[in-house]
Amino acid sequence: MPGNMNKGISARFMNGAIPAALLAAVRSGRPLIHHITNSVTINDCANITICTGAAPVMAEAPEEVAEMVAAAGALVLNIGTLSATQVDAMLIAGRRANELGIPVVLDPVGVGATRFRTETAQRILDTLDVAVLKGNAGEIGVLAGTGGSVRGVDSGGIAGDPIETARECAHLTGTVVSMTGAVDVVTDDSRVFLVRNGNPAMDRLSGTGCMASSITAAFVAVADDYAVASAAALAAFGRAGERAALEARGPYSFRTALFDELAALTPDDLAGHARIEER
Ligand SMILES: Nc1ncnc2c1ncn2[C@@H]1O[C@H](COP(=O)(O)OP(=O)(O)O)[C@@H](O)[C@H]1O
Ligand SMILES: Cc1ncsc1CCOP(=O)(O)O
Ligand SMILES: [Mg+2]
Repeated sequence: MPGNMNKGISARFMNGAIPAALLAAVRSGRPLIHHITNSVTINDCANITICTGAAPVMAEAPEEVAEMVAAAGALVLNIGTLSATQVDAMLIAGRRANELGIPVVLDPVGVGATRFRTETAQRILDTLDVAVLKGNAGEIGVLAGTGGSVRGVDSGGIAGDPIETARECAHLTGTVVSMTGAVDVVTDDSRVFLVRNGNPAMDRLSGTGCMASSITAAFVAVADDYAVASAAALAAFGRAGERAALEARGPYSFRTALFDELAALTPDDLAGHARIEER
């Protein structure tokens, strides 16, 4: 399977061979992933990007982001600890990424919690061509306008059906929506993928959503089909979480094991254990 898959993927139940091929393509291509992100999880995101097989760069000065993103395979915009200057940089980098056909992954951390976050997420979605919108259920529910809440950066849940919420958000925003949770929902409105990999310990650690965005960016950097790549990325991360939970004694040993298990994940293991269902 070439690194850049065509959009012809239509397996009813995506077998593990597709995520495995994408993981191998990340490992061989080592794409540069440019992040403009938050100060809480920035180091986790840099290192989880390396564990995935890609190369991170965190650069947010408005004076340099257009140059930096031009060398990247994907751009991650994460509004976790946003500032007016950072928002300006996001828009400069995003416009340049759009000009160059470089995919943009937006993580609308805490959208709905404050007016600034909500307006910024909406402004980015209105201004840029965002390839993948990756968020927890509450964040996606807020952006879908179908009812969702957040408490700080944590999901407060959604009002309706998860699949319909994610599809409505994809329809409204024109992006692939990757809605994380116990079962992740990835959709481009026409196709729906459910990713059942993962472990509840991933919900008890700050940064796993941000890290999911970094891994998603690494996968979309080597693929044409961003919905398939996003589902594959979450399957890989979830598989690492499953293996980490077997050896961890608590949240911080789980965190260490999560990085180690993602770095050690082989395409063959992912091929045998990815649990992605196309609806
Ligand atoms: N209960 C759970 N069971 C399995 N995996 C989970 C669970 N909760 C979260 N995850 C995984 O943890 C990662 C972060 O998801 P989530 O906690 O929804 O994001 P955030 O940290 O932004 O709120 C995702 O890869 C998701 O699949
Ligand atoms: C706690 C916190 N506050 C601002 S950003 C951040 C980290 C959020 O990480 P995640 O979205 O992965 O839970
Ligand atoms: Mg998050």
